[in-house]
Amino acid sequence: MESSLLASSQSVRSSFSAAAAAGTRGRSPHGPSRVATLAGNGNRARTLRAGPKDSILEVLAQDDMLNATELVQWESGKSVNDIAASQGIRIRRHCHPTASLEEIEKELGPPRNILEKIIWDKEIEVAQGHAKRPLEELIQAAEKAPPSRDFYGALEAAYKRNGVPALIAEVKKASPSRGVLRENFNPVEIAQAYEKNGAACLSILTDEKYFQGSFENLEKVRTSGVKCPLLCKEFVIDKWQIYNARSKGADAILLIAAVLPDLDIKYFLRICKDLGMTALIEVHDEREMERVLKINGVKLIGINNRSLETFVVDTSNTKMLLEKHGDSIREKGILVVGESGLFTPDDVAYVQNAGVSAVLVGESLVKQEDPGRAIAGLFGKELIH
Ligand SMILES: O=C(O)c1ccccc1NCC(=O)[C@H](O)[C@H](O)COP(=O)(O)O
Repeated sequence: MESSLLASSQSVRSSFSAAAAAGTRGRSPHGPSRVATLAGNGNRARTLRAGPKDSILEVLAQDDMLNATELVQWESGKSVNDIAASQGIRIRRHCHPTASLEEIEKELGPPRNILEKIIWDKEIEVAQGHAKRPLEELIQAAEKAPPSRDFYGALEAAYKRNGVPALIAEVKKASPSRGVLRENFNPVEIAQAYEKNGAACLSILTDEKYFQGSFENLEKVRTSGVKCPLLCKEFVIDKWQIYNARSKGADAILLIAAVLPDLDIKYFLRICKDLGMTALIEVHDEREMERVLKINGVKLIGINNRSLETFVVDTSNTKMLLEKHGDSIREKGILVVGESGLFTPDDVAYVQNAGVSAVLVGESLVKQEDPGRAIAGLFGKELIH
């Protein structure tokens, strides 16, 4: 299984794929962390470097995206969860995609928080996706998809045009923190209304279990005549999901630093670049921001005001992180998106003053009877498209 770059040894992948297809993958005699362990032997490293699609380390090294410490970690046999923990990541992987959640909990105990639970479910969901639609098929589909639209450029242009942060309007039916936000939910109508009222880009939730979203919604919006670039709002842990998103018309994808170790972010960024997609890298705290700012090629950072572990929303998070890192962000030409918990023109002005050039807004728009008209209410003025 290629649950991530770090978990993507050929042997793990092939044993997983075969078993996933048969639905009978046996458990490793070594337990979950060993299944995910980076085999610290030359065999695997050689295997990874052998094929054109798998020369991950070479590609990253060529692009100056890999440093010596990471190479040592990769070769040293540390488990995925150990590497993640060494970077301050609290979300663990179970790496048992065909096991039941009961079995997983026997090994790891209950998930520590909602985000970890989402990721554990996602590991299983992605494994099922691999079995239904192999990666090779998706790569071809992604290559044949109409070219992606310029998500970053659309934000930049809208910010200049309107003088207020560019809007990424979220097509969001429900969320773990708020439950169902809108009963009568028509994703295409909402997307069209957002576009008509000045949204620069749209964010389409595709997670079914926790957000009642779907890839069908993404495809429907893409084929409805909506021209705004689309963000696939997913919990990405595997490159399969990026190709899947592109094949269904996504122009950008969310990568969450609280979930992904540095090497995964680098690898996924590289895939996005190859596919012409923008990656929105989401951070929530100081440590994640520091990690992400060290990664070459990051153009778009989202600061989430909502802790995905506790659900606490605090817009001063954006201010605090930009006070500390604004200079280096500006030097690198990175555009910042303020995410979550924005309800009023004062909220928008607050994050704009803190230094954001775009905002990602779901609840406060989607809950209104007319989500399109709600945009002028949020900004205190009409937005020009
Ligand atoms: O929204 C949640 O409850 C949530 C829970 C766990 C993980 C992610 C979650 N939301 C994703 C988002 O970041 C928001 O959908 C997005 O920033 C818009 O936020 P809002 O305007 O507050 O709906």
